[in-house]
Amino acid sequence: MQFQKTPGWLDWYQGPSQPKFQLPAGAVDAHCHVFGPGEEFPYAPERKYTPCDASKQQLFALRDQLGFERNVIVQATCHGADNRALLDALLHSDGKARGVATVRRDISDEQLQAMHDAGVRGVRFNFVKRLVDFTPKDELMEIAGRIAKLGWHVVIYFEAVDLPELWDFFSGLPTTVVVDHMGRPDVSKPLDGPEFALFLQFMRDNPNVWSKVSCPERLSLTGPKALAGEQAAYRDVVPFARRVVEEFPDRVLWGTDWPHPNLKDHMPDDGLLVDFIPHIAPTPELQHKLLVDNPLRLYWPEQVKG
Ligand SMILES: O=C(O)c1cc(C(=O)O)oc(=O)c1
Repeated sequence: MQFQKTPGWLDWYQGPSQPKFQLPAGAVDAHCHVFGPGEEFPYAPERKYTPCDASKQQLFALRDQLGFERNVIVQATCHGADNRALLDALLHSDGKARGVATVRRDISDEQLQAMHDAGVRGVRFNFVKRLVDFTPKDELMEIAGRIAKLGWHVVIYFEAVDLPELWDFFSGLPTTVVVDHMGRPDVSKPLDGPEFALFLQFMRDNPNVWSKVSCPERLSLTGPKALAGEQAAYRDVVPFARRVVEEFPDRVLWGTDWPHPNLKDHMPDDGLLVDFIPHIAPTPELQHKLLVDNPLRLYWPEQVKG
């Protein structure tokens, strides 16, 4: 099937630079996607955008170039609850990728088990209005109860202003809960203001909640952009991400977010995004937890000793 990209769509950056920051051995890119290719894995009829293709081979090439050892591939909303592209990527990764799927309540136990065997370890619940029509909370809670039995976790994507309304639902989830992109703080607001304080409180009150400290390129309002060798990109996001890493060093994950769906302003050089990491995780110990220990504990627990 031929797909027409959403007008204004920015394609992922070709030929990223070699990062100056040397990733620790075993580093995991814990948030990235595959898109199609549409001819093989058609985009879902209910999607809110049509992306460029971004194949598993292209993702694995990026992984190798940047110096990551593994990926966690997250089902992108343009594929709805059709997880074929994700499962295909996992099955062709030589065990170097695990996944987060999107499922509906009609999924069978056999299908869940087949996903588990392919490497799925979580489901994603999305509350961002421009990306999905919401699934009712009772359906999500039912799914959470079922996947908890497989030892999976729930990944949630929402915007900071919606946290108060979603707080009780999130707190009632029976699994580990991973927040995408720090719950999308408005970084023009003060670091110590009520909105971000609420997010930190949410993590303090719920020790099962983790956060991805990813997507500075989405959150930044001032830049500078991760392009043209910039070594101090997205400075306005740094204090927010660093605060989360320093307060919750054992509950943070990092990912490129390649191929960066829906960016409107610019497409970052992924090599320079890697160079952003030491600004938010300033010590080798914090870097090792963020990039190796934490993602292994969540996605490859059978390989963690002790
Ligand atoms: O902010 C976004 O547009 C976005 C979209 C998706 C998706 O469509 O799955 O995933 C992300 O992590 C971020």
